[in-house]
Amino acid sequence: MGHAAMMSDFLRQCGGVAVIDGGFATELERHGADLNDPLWSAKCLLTSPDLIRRMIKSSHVDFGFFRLAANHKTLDLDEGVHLDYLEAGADIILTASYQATIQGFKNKGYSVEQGENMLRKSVELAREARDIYYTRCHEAQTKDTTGDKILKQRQILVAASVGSYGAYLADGSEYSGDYGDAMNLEFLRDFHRRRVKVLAEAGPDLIAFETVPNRLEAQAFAMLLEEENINVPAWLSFNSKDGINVVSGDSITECVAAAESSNKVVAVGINCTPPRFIRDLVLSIKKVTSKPILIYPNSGESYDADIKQWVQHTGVSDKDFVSYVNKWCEAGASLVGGCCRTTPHTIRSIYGTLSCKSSDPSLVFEAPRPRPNEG
Ligand code: MET
Ligand SMILES: [Zn+2]
Repeated sequence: MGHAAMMSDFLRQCGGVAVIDGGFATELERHGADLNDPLWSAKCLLTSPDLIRRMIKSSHVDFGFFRLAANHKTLDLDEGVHLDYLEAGADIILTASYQATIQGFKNKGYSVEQGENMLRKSVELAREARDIYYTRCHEAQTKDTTGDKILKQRQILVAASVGSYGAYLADGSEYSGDYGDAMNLEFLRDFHRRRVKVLAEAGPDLIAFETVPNRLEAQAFAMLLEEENINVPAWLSFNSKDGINVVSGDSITECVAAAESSNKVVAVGINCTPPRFIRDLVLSIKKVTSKPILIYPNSGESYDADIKQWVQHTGVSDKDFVSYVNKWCEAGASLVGGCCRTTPHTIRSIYGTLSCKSSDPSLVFEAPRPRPNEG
């Protein structure tokens, strides 16, 4: 089956609209992780993989090299962020690799091999969370009640997150898209090349190029997919701070054109952008693409780049966020979730709003059987 057909089948099985997970790094922080580091969420690949996937209760689990790197105190949790999102109804979970780059790990003293292992680990953790989730769905069939958790057998996609060059720089340029006049396509392709290849080979269902701040980087990603013969479908997602252009000032139409140039790009859209801007952006994108449109806005809170913190109570409540969801779908969105500062509660609310959507009864999903020694 071709990439585009895979995506439309998946969306049909989801009842027309798929639920993407919510803020990942900010959710790790909400659980006590200190991410004040150039690696941001990727720091947890080193220090707390259990927080990403789930709490490890048995003491004989071996993290190999990661055990050496683990220096955190055990967090008081019985779940991890991926599982929390799956149980909130997410159909797609994004890996912890947003700010994970071989260059970034190298700056921290790790070898290229260790950096590559960390990238692979991000995909493994999400896949393991999915396996655990499928086991729980299986077990839930024999129970009368599952509480508030969504434990429904369905196809879940693991999307390998790839943040921008600006995210690696950690200097605010992922929200300005300003890489200086000397920046060029070749540099950006070379920067991302090995990382994208390693992630693709680690077995995700999708690659999520996210928070892409300008057209040049979108073109670089589209070219890389071809040049490296990447056999995993991808999405391209931009951020905006005015509802008209992407953050660099490049027009959203031109940015979407970069996505249009590749058959491997199966969806295009917007993330980490305040909810109030989304509807107009979806309408603009719709005019220039026939690919499915994805959106996962942030909470609308403002970010203080000087103190590197989100300013609390400047955004919208989950109730208000969710009141937009149907409008976004009417405008043309078919994958909806949340970005920074949204939580499993936000995703649970999105799921609730969309759950009246009908799913196609002819598409019954058989989850893979849990592997021996698991669950
Ligand atoms: C700055 S946008 C961050 C996107 C990433 N998937 C996360 O939620 O952490
Ligand atoms: Zn975000």
